[in-house]
Amino acid sequence: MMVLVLSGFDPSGGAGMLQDVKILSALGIRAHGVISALTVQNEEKVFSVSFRDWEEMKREIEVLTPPRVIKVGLARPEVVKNLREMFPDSTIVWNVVLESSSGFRFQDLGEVREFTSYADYVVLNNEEAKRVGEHENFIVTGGHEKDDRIRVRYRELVIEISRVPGEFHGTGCAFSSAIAGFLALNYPVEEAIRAAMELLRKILERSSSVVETEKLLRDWHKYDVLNTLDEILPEFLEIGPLTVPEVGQNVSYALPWAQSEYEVGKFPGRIRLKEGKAVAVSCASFRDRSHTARMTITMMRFYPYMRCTVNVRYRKEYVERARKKGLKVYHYDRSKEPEEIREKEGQSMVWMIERAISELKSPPDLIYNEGWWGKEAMIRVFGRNPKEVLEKIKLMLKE
Ligand SMILES: Cc1ncc(COP(=O)(O)OP(=O)(O)O)c(N)n1
Ligand SMILES: Cc1ncsc1CCOP(=O)(O)O
Repeated sequence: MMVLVLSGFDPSGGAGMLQDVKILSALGIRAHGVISALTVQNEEKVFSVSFRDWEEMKREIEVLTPPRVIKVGLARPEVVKNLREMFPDSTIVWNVVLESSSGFRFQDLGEVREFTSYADYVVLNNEEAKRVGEHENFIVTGGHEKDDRIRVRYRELVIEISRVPGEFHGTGCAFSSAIAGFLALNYPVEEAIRAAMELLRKILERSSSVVETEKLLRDWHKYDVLNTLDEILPEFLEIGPLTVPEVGQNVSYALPWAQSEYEVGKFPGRIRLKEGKAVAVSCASFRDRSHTARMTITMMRFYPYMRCTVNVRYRKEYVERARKKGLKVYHYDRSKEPEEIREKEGQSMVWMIERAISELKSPPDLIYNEGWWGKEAMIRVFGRNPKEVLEKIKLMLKE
């Protein structure tokens, strides 16, 4: 699936090509991109624009796969006519940008008016539509400034959704690219508009002053973490009778940017032994506090790629095999723990990991201790991901 994008380059990434590519990527669509203008701008203000010559752009377009759908952003209006002549059967979505949201005049009204009929759909706001003069291929966006509704109309279709409060640089670019994307997914135009509005709402709910589409893509990692945990759980259950300690076991796997235990996937209720079999009380989730999640967060403060921690019951032979097989083992001697650390709930493990790292000068594969008053002896295994940790545990189990 591909959409050819001709749009300006906004170095701030809020509008133009960088935004177009993010939106299409969020729909799993590849963008072929030809820059049609260079701008000097930031999130707040546009300082200058210089449009590229058509002949230069044409040479770049000619060597690309002919597109079914084309999205045009900030470009000389005759570019739309030139594209129509090159690709008479392609669907062209043109996001007219007369002025930037910061008031910079991008395009000449008369020129825009002369070329709107060459596009299948022209996306512009209420104000621009009035100035250019309504046309049946217009998709007109606009809000009821007095209330909290956003209204989009196309011919007889009028769709209203609740407005996400705030002003966001790049909304028009993002919305028109989303329409182009859904058209490329064979949505009829009315459905493409509806779906684009819904997608924009989800993005704006995560955004501050710029359309932060990249935050939407972060959500994929949440799915990936939980899916990875749920998929590998049966392998941990299989070896559970040899590894699950009295207190229960957890497999904690953090999001790449995690700084809180709630950004770490784990099994609330833990993995426990029941009649000799290991069972998980729940499927993976980010909810609940977790010792292993806090250990993971601590480890990531020093080694951000070490995103997984699993606790295993202590057996002397496990530690000996780990050492023999070249794993980096650290012995945590609880008797050396300062009183003030021991008294604070949850601080021991942080202190333990910090000690291990300061002595080993590299990430430990496992840290063990033989137990303390009311504390079960335990092995904690660390790694990049659950698969890697599972392999380290299997090394400890095997003669
Ligand atoms: C390169 C480029 N293209 C388009 C714009 C317009 O962005 P903005 O001013 O935020 O308007 P909407 O995209 O929100 O309609 C730009 N500034 N730069
Ligand atoms: C209690 C405890 N202490 C160190 S690991 C462990 C078991 C797993 O704990 P959690 O489920 O809180 O990560």
